Order: sequence, then structure tokens, then C-alpha cells
Amino acid sequence: MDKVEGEQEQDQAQLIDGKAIAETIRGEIRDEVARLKEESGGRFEPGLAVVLVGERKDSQTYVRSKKKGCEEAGIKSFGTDLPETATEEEVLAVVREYNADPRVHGILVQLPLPSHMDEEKILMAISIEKDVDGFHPENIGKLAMRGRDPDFVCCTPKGSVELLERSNIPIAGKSAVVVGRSNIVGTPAAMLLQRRNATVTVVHSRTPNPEKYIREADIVIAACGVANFVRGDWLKPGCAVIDVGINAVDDPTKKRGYRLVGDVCFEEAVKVAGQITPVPGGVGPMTIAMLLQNTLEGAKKAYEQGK
Ligand SMILES: Nc1nc2c(c(=O)[nH]1)N[C@@H](CN(C=O)c1ccc(C(=O)N[C@@H](CCC(=O)O)C(=O)O)cc1)CN2
Repeated sequence: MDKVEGEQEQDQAQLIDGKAIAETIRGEIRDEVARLKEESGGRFEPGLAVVLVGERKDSQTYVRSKKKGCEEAGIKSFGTDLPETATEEEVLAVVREYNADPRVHGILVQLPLPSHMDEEKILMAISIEKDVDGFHPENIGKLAMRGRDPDFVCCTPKGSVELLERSNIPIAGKSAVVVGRSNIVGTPAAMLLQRRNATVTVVHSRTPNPEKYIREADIVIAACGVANFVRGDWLKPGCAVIDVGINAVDDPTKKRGYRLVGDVCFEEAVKVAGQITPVPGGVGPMTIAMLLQNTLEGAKKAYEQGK
């Protein structure tokens, strides 16, 4: 059938530009921090403490980006780097010090921690009012409860939902599938979508035929950590796809010898979906923007209490 003039069929999904959206949010944070500092007559400054244990290159890069993000936003950053050989007690001592420091409104311990440490024990030591990563079991628990609000929501799931909202993609009444059930992404993402009245299914490594559920979904959040796991023909035409995966695959044509791909096969999915996030440049930049937003929220609460 001939196309009506001016009417165009969409043969490719619209890209959800996480980098641009994150930049907008960072600008909003910068303005709000400046307003807060001005209101306090320069006496109050939001502060974030970043604890890094070990020498993982990727963690070092993320920590650097977080500190740079703070600097650009006018947030003071504090940092403690400990060697891989540090003991659990040494990390706990650093966390306790930041818990007690009134200049610090947010604390994060970069994950993953070395394998000899009990991650949950360390995350639980972070004061709930400073848990800007939202990983404390009490914050996760509150997220799961109707009628309760967590102090902070984990950054990657929060950023994923923010991408949907800022792209005007309706959530309420829609059917959503979250691929993956990790404590820090899949599970909180499912809870956030449910709080916005989506009907949510979580598929995971033990789900037989996950494509059966994904084919029904208006919204897919993929967070299973398996490169190209979700195929294009698993998707409902026109659906929104948020790809949380950041997987390195060998690529000798690249300077660093690898390229990053998501948990969704982008080349196939872009032909079927209505909207899709790229990797890189999708959810990743939102993680840091949400961390800065959470730090600002924590600082504002502390400021109000201190007035
Ligand atoms: N304490 C925490 N640890 C970890 C978190 C977290 O939220 N809190 N998340 C990840 C790592 N992470 C932040 O810490 C993070 C990952 C990826 C990106 C990002 O912007 N990625 C870019 C690509 C980067 C590249 O080229 O290598 C993108 O997707 O465009 C930001 C933050 C695990 N640990």
C-alpha cells in the first residue's frame, strides 16, 4: 500500500540516548547544588565518600568517573583506596569513619569486593541515611513494601526507569519483563516497575523458554550479564528495550582489543523494538547521574535536619 504523504513507517527503533539524558540530569543537579550552597551562605556542601578496595582496572575507572562527576556537580568527594590484601575489618573501619563524618552525605563501596570479604556485611555497615547506592537490605526491603519508601533507590535500576520516563514511555498498565534477578539490578528494577503499576514478570537462568514471556512484553529490561542473550525475534514489535548489560567481547579491530555489547542483540532488536538503549551510551551513564542525584537528596535531608 502507498504511504500517505508525510507519514513514515518506522523501520528502526528510536535510540534512547542515555548519555544525553544523563548530561541533562547532571546539569539539573549542578544547578540544585549551587542553589543549596547559596542558600546556606556557602556553609553547606554536599559530600560523597568513595571506598575502593583492590586494583581492578574497571573499578578504578568507575571510581574516577564518580569523583569527576562530583567535581562537575559541585559535590565534594572523599576517597579511600585500600589494597586487595586489606582485611574486612579495615574496610569496616573506613565505613564507620565516614558514617560519623558530618561532611559526608553519601557513602559507596565500589563493587565487586575481593572474594575474601563478606560483601553483605560491609554494605550493611553503611549508615542507612548515607546509603546512596541503595544496596543496604533495609533500603531494598522498603522498596519491596507498599506504603513504604526507601531512603535511596539503587542507581542502575533507578536510571533504567528514569530513561523510560524521560522518553515518555508509559509504564502503568503495561506488561514488563525483567531478565535477571540480581540483588542490585534485576530485583529492584522489577520492584520499581511494579510500583509504577506495570505487570511484571522476572525471567532468570532457571526459566525455561524465557522468550515465551519476553514476546508478550511492552517493556524489557535486560540485566542478566550474558552478551546478546535477548534476540530480536523474542521481542514484541514496538516494545521498549532497556539494556543494562555491559559485556566485553574480543574485537581485534578495536584499540583496546574488545568492544562492549549489551545483553540484547542490538542489531536484531533495533529492527523490531520501538525504542532501545545502546551499549555503550545507554544505562551506564545513568548509573553515575543517579548516584549524584542520590547524594544530593541525602545532602538536602541532612541540611534540612541541621537547620
Ligand atoms: N558500588 C557500586 N558498585 C558497582 C556499581 C554501582 O552502581 N555501585 N555498578 C557497576 C559499575 N558502575 C558503577 O559503579 C558503572 C558501570 C558502567 C558505567 C558506564 O557508564 N559505562 C559506559 C561504558 C564504559 C566503558 O566504555 O568502559 C556505558 O555503558 O556507556 C558507569 C558505572 C558495578 N559496580
